[in-house]
Amino acid sequence: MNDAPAAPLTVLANQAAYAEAVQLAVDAAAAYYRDGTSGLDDDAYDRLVRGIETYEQAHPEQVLPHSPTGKVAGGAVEGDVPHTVPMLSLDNVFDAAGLERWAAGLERRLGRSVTAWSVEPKFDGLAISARYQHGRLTQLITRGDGTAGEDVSRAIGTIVGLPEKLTSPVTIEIRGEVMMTTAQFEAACEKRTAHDGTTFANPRSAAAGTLRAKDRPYVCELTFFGYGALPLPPTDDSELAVRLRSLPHSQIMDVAAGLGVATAAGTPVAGIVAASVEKIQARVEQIAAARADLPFGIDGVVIKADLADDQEQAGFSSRAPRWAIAYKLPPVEKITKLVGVEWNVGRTGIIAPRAILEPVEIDGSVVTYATLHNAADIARRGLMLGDSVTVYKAGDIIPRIEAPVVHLRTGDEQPISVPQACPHCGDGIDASQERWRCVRGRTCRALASIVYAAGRDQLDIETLAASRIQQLLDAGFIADFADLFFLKREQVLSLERMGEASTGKLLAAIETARTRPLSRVFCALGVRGTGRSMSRRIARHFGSMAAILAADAEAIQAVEGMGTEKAKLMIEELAELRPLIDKLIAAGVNMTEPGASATAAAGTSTDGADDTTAAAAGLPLAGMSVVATGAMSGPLAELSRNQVNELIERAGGKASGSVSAKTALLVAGEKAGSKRTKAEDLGVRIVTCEEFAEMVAAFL
Ligand SMILES: NC(=O)c1ccc[n+]([C@@H]2O[C@H](COP(=O)([O-])OP(=O)(O)OC[C@H]3O[C@@H](n4cnc5c(N)ncnc54)[C@H](O)[C@@H]3O)[C@@H](O)[C@H]2O)c1
Ligand SMILES: [Zn+2]
Repeated sequence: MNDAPAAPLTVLANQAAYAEAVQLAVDAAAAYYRDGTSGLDDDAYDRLVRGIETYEQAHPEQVLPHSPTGKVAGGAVEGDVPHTVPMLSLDNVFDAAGLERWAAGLERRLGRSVTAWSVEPKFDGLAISARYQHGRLTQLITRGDGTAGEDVSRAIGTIVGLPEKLTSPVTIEIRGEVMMTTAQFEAACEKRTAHDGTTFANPRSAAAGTLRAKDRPYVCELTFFGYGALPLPPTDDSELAVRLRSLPHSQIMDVAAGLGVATAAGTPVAGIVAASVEKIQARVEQIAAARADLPFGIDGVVIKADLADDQEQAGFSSRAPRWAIAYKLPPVEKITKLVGVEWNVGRTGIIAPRAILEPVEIDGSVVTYATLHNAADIARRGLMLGDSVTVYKAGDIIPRIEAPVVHLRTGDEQPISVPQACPHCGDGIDASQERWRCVRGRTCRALASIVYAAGRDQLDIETLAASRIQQLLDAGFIADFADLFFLKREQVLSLERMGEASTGKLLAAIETARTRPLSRVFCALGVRGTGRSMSRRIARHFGSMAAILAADAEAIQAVEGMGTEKAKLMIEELAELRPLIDKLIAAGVNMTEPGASATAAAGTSTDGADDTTAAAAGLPLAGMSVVATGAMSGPLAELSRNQVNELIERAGGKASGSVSAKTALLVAGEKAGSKRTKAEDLGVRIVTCEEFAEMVAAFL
């Protein structure tokens, strides 16, 4: 992400196009700061403004006085409460090179090197100034045009993190960002939908609308994070005021936190002080990586010269301080159209809607689908077909629709129809729970689930094609994959196109499947949220099916990568799968994992972190994180990727899909691409398939 250029600008061909662009930007910014109802997403707005800037540089004589460039809030807002000290915006950089140029420019201006940079998240909300008199919160003011803002003191008492009373009776001005957490946003949307059937487009505009709303019959909670504190009035010469003028920024934030104000400290993206541009860059990458999992929005990282002397000497431009910069992260939210909703039946009979979107690029990939959890979710969000919707995607997370952009509706939107019958088999729908299910449950998708269970990475029953499974289902010989183990020779022989030889082959393949390790048997069950690698981890951790079934949620969470939600889901699923599991046990299917630790197998271990490591000691790959990439060749040619990963784990290693500093070994097959390059860059040991096969020969 760091070397990605900023999004292309909007190219303006002539003076008329320029004038039109200025008007569009001014209107968008006015709506954005008024109540968050701009028709442009931030990326589109920023490209427009960059286009305006470029045009103005080439044609300085044509610059319109109301142009948004160089102004706080694009010149779109005004206020009537003067600020003690202007509340400015921030200049931007978009990549490592931009950051380096900016830092070097600042150091040139100061005539010395900057030895302390504070690096903190750029909260994606709106700026506010909070005035405290003798420890009491007395006034809240928006940023406005930077010199004066609007009084929004009516919101006092509704903002988490901005206490009405400080821990000490001081007079001080706190500056920071008001926003909504994901949970607050969901709650706000529900309240608004119940009230007038509409919703907020995203957390930022919900926060803007809420902060400025007058006479709303419902109250929505907000969240505050502070990023500055100053003497009040600025001419104050109390001891605190003197400290606020002379302390480094990072220590001022400690003072604010000590007074009971929320700051980035205590979040996974806490502010740090970095001594060099390389260290800043490293922190930017950490913050970017943490972004998708944060319960609140950030749209960048703010870097500030930490020391008061550096700040004072650098000063301000009309729009922004010269001692700070916003390192923008790629936008993770875009506006696009909801063109359809499809209903899919999962392997377990769950009927889930999925949104079909007009393709849009977000965070480096083209998004065409987004999750919609269930019918209630659609109703709660008030979605309609043809709606413009805000779509959120960051990193690897599945894209989700945040809300329809209600003010962009044209009147042509249509209600979303919900199925009356199971779209897979036509039978009824059990809608008694939020997640709908086909009344036939797992049997609705019997064919699909048996095909999955017999697949190469699960029971690997050779010669059992989907058409054969369908024949067995139609004949009533099987209803689930456990029934395969009870098949009689005569039954198989009675099928069309089934001779002696092929019957013998199929029955032999089923016999072999009876002895597969627990990891594969468990995977074959198709527990929701539990794929191949998680199944391997579970099997290695517990050692036996009995231990898995005896485990409670806490014990299951001891498995690496198993969160609270997943553990809860797994217990529910296992309860539901119990008859199938019992049938497999009765069929004599293997229920243990070779080589798994005995303590965990007995179900007595609560400390899951170490047992696999302990069990692995003495094995050739003990403690090593191993990545296999490219097409496997030589002695490994026959193995699927899953089988290679199983091999790695049998030999004591940890199979991983991506190369990082933690990777100990890369197995490079033919046409190994970017992972190999990355491993080379990181100095990771690289071996060929042949060399690897030799290392783990005893386990092949
Ligand atoms: N969609 C639209 O129509 C539209 C219109 C206008 C503006 N915008 C968006 O608004 C942004 C520009 O607005 P802006 O001028 O408010 O600038 P900005 O949001 O890019 O940066 C300045 C602001 O960052 C905030 N901030 C967050 N964390 C901070 C921290 N740790 N330290 C200091 N400040 C911090 C402060 O409120 C400060 O005022 C752009 O991203 C633009 O896309 C969108
Ligand atoms: Zn069905």
